[in-house]
Formats: sequence, C-alpha cells, structure tokens
Amino acid sequence: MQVYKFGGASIKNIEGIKNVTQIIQSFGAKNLLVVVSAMDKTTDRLQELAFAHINGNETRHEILESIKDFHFEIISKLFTDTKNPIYNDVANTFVEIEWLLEEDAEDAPDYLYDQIVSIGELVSSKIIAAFLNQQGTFCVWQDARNYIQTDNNYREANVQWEKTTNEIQKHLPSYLEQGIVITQGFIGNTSENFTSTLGREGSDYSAAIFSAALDAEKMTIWKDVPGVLNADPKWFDETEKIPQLSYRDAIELTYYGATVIHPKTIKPIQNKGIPLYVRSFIHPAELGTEISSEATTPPVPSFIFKVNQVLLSISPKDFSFIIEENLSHIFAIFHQNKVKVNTMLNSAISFSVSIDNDELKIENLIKDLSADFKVKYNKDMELVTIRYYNQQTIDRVTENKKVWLEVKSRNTCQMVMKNL
Ligand SMILES: Nc1ncnc2c1ncn2[C@@H]1O[C@H](COP(=O)(O)OP(=O)(O)O)[C@@H](O)[C@H]1O
Ligand SMILES: N[C@@H](CC(=O)OP(=O)(O)O)C(=O)O
Repeated sequence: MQVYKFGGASIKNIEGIKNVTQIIQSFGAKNLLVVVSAMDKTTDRLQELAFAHINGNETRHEILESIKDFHFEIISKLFTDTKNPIYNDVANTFVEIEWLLEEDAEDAPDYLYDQIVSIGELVSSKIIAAFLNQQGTFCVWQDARNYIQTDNNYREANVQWEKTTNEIQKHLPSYLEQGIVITQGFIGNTSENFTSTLGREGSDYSAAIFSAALDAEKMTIWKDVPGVLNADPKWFDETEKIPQLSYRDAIELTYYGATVIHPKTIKPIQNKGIPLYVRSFIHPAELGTEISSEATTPPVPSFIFKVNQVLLSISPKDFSFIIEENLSHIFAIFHQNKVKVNTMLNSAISFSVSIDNDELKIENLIKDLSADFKVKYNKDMELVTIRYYNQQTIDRVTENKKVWLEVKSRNTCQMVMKNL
C-alpha cells in the first residue's frame, strides 16, 4: 500500500480539488491512504478565530462566517444536489466550534486553540471523500483521531507511538483492502479524548506516522513545486530540483528550515526504510525528488533563508565564563519558554543565538534570562544556512550584507546578517 499527502495549496479551490481527485483515481481503487490538510489558508484563518475567541474579541463571529462561506461556496459547486449529506455533515462540524464560541474562553488557550484549529482538516477531508464517492470512486473517510494518539501538549502534541501503531494496524488494513482511505493530517487525540494538533504544517508528519505503522511501500507528498529544490523559489530566482536526497540530507535541510517538508517527517520513514517522494500536483507525470537511504547523485549546494530573526547575546552579569553550568541554565530557560534556537555560538563570556521573532514568547524569554544574565538583542536579522557551501555560494548571499554571526561545520555554514 502507499500513502499520499495533499497540503492546503493543492486543494485551495474547485480546480485543485478536481485535480487531486484525478491524481487519487489514477492510483487505482484501493490500498491507498490519503492524508489531507485544511484547504488553502484555512488554518491561518482558524488560528485568527482561536486568538479572537481567547482574547474575547467579537470579530470571532465574522471570522467564522467567512470560513464557513468559503467552504460552502466550494461545496455548492462540487455537489449540485443540495440533499447530498455533505451539506449537513460539514454544517454539523462547524456547530462544534459555534458551541465553543458561545462559552467564555476559560479553558487553557492552547487547548482551545487545538479544538478550533483542527476543524479545517475535518471539513476538507469530508468534502474530498464525498466528492470521490460522488464520482464513483469508493472511499472510506476515517477520523485520524481514532488512530493518532498523543499526550496533551496542545499545539505541539507528542505522538504515543505504541498506542498509535496498534490502532492503525488493527483497523486500517481491512479498510484499505476495500477502497481508498481518506483521513486528516495535523490532528490527534489525547488520552482524555480531546483533539490535539501536532504543530503547524504537521500533516506531512501525520502521513509519515501512517506510512511507518502500515509499512507503506512508499509515501508521496504532492506539492506546488517540482520536488525539493536547492532553495525556496519564493526567495531565490535560480533554483534547481534535487532529484535524489538521502534521509540524512533531507533531515538536515528541514531542520534548518526548508519548509517544503515538516522536519519531523523523515525519522519515522527512515526508521522503516520507506522511500519518500516529493512531486508536483501541477505536473503529476513528472518524477520529483526521491528521498531514501542512499542518494547516488552528488549533493548540490542548498540555501535556506529565515527572515525576522532576533540575535540575542547573553552574558553572565559578573563577567564569569560561559561554561556548562551557565549553558544548561540558559537552555532550561529557552525550553521553558518553548523557544527554538536556530543557530548558536559562544565565546568566553558571551553566548549568542538566533531565534524567530515570536512576539508572544520573546518578551518573557528576555525577562527570564535577564534575572541572571545581561541580555542584548538585535531585531530584523536574516539567517542564511548553506548546506554544501563553498566561497562562491557564501559571496552570493552576503552581497550588500553585514554578517553578525557565522557558524561553520564541514558541510554547513550558517550566517546571521543584516542589510548594509
Ligand atoms: N527547498 C525547497 N524546495 C521546494 N520548495 C520549498 C523549499 N523550501 C521552501 N519551499 C516552499 O515550500 C512550498 C510548499 O510547501 P507548502 O506551501 O507548505 O505546501 P502545502 O500547503 O502543500 O503543504 C513551496 O511553494 C516553496 O515555496
Ligand atoms: N493545516 C495545517 C497542517 C498542514 O500541514 O498544512 P499544509 O500541509 O497545508 O502545510 C497547517 O496549516 O499548519
């Protein structure tokens, strides 16, 4: 069996949905599990809705109405028979949010966020399953929350592998024998039976979890790009497709921020030796990128850009050395504030890190660090990572820039920089 994953960009409108159903249909009639994300930017809109609810902002009703309108507009074009059960099914799914919005937002914000934001995947998967069935392709809609079991670390839930694998292996193979299974990415279920999410852009990871548990022959992520490129085409003019990548290089690229694949995706499929394909839903006949244990083509230099970085410089107040004890204290503070370090460098009395400028987190982080350390920061920095760098590639990205911090290993160079 195989696993396909379609992200929001592939199902952003009617043409997209029709195209995706054709790709699914050309696979065959069974033994395919399809993981879908929310349509277009629905998760961003639901996130706005969640924040509006948490902050008691009345705009929440307007936001919800616009999300509903977007989906019902699509439904009305795909299902001309207004008696099709999909109308009620989707309406009932939205009612769950309406109930939640009627109450004051007294529960923990991260919990509320997950209950609201998860609706996008539920609705999109229902629409796609209903459309396939309407077209005569038998498919079974499955609720991913019956399979992906997590802890209650809402917004970034951790998968409980044993329970998850057992549930998937117990029930899904018989459905896959009957037809195509459509399920959701991104969402899971806690032991208290509440909905959790696996972190933004986490649908790729969901597909990898299903692939690993089902020992899939291969997994394919369908994207709006021809495959994994040596840079994000949104930032770089002359990109080239990487036809083959090793798991190791894929994990390094995604760890440093190549957003084409969620960083947690590679480990489960690498552990099972399942090849991962990144292919274009716009040109589905083309081969894309193959990610597997061995890449036979030579590595090409790849560029990863992260903007809106904050460069923090942390030094002990009493001029003492930055040693293991200080470092473990500093990392504990980052961990408590859920802030991820994108790159770091230390000298005798100073420790520098580049982090995303997440306004909600940075203020508290600096406050906590300032209790024991002197903290200086610079905003509006850019972090550029070059994998398989050489001087020419460094010169190319540093033109008209001042480099504030540079970290090099044998294969990877990271620079934090700002316009001159
Ligand atoms: N190295 C890369 N190769 C290809 N695409 C990349 C790379 N880095 C970032 N991207 C971006 O990833 C986008 C696809 O991911 P995304 O928009 O999250 O898709 P989806 O909604 O299908 O999950 C591309 O449009 C591209 O801008
Ligand atoms: N819909 C979720 C999960 C996801 O992975 O989406 P996409 O596949 O469109 O990046 C998000 O936007 O975070």
